[in-house]
Amino acid sequence: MAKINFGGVEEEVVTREEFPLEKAREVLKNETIAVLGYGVQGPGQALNLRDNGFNVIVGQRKDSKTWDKAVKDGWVPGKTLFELEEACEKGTILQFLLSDAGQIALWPTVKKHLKKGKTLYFSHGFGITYKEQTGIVPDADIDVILVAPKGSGTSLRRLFLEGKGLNSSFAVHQNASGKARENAIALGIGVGSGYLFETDFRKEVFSDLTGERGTLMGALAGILEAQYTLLRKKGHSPSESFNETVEELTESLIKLVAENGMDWMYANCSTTAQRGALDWKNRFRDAVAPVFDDLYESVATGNEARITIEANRQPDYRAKLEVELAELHNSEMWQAGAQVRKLRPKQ
Ligand SMILES: NC(=O)C1=CN([C@@H]2O[C@H](COP(=O)(O)OP(=O)(O)OC[C@H]3O[C@@H](n4cnc5c(N)ncnc54)[C@H](O)[C@@H]3O)[C@@H](O)[C@H]2O)C=CC1
Ligand SMILES: CC(=O)[C@](C)(O)C(=O)O
Ligand SMILES: [Mg+2]
Ligand SMILES: [Mg+2]
Repeated sequence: MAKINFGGVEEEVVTREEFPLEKAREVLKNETIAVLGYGVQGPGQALNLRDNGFNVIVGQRKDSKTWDKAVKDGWVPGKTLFELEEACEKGTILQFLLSDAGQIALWPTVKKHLKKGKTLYFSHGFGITYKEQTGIVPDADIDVILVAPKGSGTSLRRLFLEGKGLNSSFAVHQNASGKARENAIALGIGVGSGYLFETDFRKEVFSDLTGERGTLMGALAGILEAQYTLLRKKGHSPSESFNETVEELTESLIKLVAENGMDWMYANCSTTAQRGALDWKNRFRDAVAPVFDDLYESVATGNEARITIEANRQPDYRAKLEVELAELHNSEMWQAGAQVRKLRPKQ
């Protein structure tokens, strides 16, 4: 662990320096890691683990698109790719990477194969924290750990291939073997994390659900939509409205934030922009603060979990989701975006 000062607050975190890949491989050398589910996190984590030299198998429903995707990615049926139950039986560490709702359905099968000494691994605190709703309660004689990459499995894989990594949190819920913490860190390094910070299952899911419903996805889409709609209403063209709302953000300004922080992005904009942004920032912050309060409350009471589980239970859930996503896709704003992207200069 390295003690690092984060803006005046000291935290113990794990970096690849004090926990190198060779050490992670040594810690897990006798384990068979079974990645259950091949949606978004499944491929990212399974492929990174495999390329990092761990003993990995994948469990997935046969006759599904994702089974075919796994075969395309080089997993061999009967050797490294199995039906879910067979993978549960063969694995010593079961990485539960089905959708959170899917985990509820598969839990009885997973539980049956979680014999003493095995490890149950999550990338989300959902199943354990909302156990009244999910029914996921592991026996006391197994280890229960978590590694949650802070980003999409797609990015986890892409960054790995570029030699970079996404940061992840890790947590231990049950430590029957006495090795749970070391195993969690080793798996965190193995899946290609940047640095690892410690949390618990409850904090992980509360922050994750807040983040994705808030700034990362929900609030982001909402604020962009509000500005685009306003500009259009005031007579600005789609090109002007989209460039001033999204394209400038994603192609220019947010990259400067990622590189060196908000003040650096501000410093690279005009003094006119800086003056106005500094004044308006606080108004926006104060306007949305009550919405964030509601959001956190809805997460903490389990209301968000209930909504998600109920929605996912509907037989036509996928189809309905696709209709909603298509609505977004086909809206003037995102159609304008598709055109703008096409017009980006190519090398
Ligand atoms: N999407 C992401 O990049 C991230 C996801 N997570 C967490 O990782 C876990 C996995 O999430 P995703 O990869 O997004 O999942 P996903 O929604 O892509 O689903 C993963 C797999 O679950 C399978 N599945 C769903 N219901 C099933 C059922 N009833 N029986 C059998 N298989 C079923 C699907 O076929 C798919 O292969 C979740 O706990 C999620 O919260 C954490 C960080 C980021
Ligand atoms: C990518 C991620 O970490 C999210 C947004 O929390 C999720 O996909 O659940
Ligand atoms: Mg997340
Ligand atoms: Mg999430």
